[in-house]
Amino acid sequence: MLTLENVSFEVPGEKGQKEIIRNISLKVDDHKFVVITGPNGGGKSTLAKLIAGIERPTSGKIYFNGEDITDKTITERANLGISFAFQQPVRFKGIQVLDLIRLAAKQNLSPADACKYLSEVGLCAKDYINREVNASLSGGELKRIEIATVLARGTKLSVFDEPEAGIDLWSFQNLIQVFERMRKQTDGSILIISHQERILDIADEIVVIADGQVSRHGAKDEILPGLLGTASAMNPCDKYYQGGAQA
Ligand SMILES: Nc1ncnc2c1ncn2[C@@H]1O[C@H](COP(=O)(O)OP(=O)(O)OP(=O)(O)O)[C@@H](O)[C@H]1O
Repeated sequence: MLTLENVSFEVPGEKGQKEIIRNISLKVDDHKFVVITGPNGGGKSTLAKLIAGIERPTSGKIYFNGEDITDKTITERANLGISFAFQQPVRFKGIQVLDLIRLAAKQNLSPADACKYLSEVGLCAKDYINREVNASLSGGELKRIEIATVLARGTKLSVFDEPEAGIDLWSFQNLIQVFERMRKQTDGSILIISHQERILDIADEIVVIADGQVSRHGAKDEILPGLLGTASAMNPCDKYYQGGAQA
């Protein structure tokens, strides 16, 4: 179980400190598929980075299975079973896709076994297994390879930041199926940041983050209907047209 207790995160701003995450308390139970959503700039990616250890909270505590991980490094958290897939995946010049999957799985997988993870994310494995993880890969290909490495790691908590970003419409259905399979097979929990209704629709729980705070958290059936057509889904310019002063 992941527990955040009164977590805040500030960065230096033009007018003093700017609070990006404001006193967030949150529990993610084992075996849960939780989707974090909310308006752009609300603090979702920052929250994911705090969980993965890429950023450290200014105040508050983070616990993983009862252990205080607030001061632990990314590697220490990874060794405890937390994995993170970036919104914009990192490229590794000089490393082949096969090496990356073996590193993630922490075993010398045969190419055939490594290929299974690529096939899971809808890539024709033989075309990619020996490719270098460099700038020659498209954004969508890189994203799918990164998701394949998270599958290969088989961790207790898998955090995905907007996995749908850059994935084409045809592969999106496949991605949903990947997450549905992960949900059935994993012993751990899955935390996904997403704006996609179809990903929200397969969640057990939805957390809405706006203005650095949890504005709503509950079961999918309770939260999702109220999300569609809310202020965050409206045209941000609508406020200028209130009172009939339309341009
Ligand atoms: N290191 C930083 N320095 C200054 N501002 C930052 C920093 N990191 C994030 N921010 C700001 O904090 C806010 C939250 O950013 P974050 O990326 O967490 O939002 P988000 O909810 O993931 O947005 P999106 O849905 O657009 O991906 C934004 O206004 C962003 O510009």
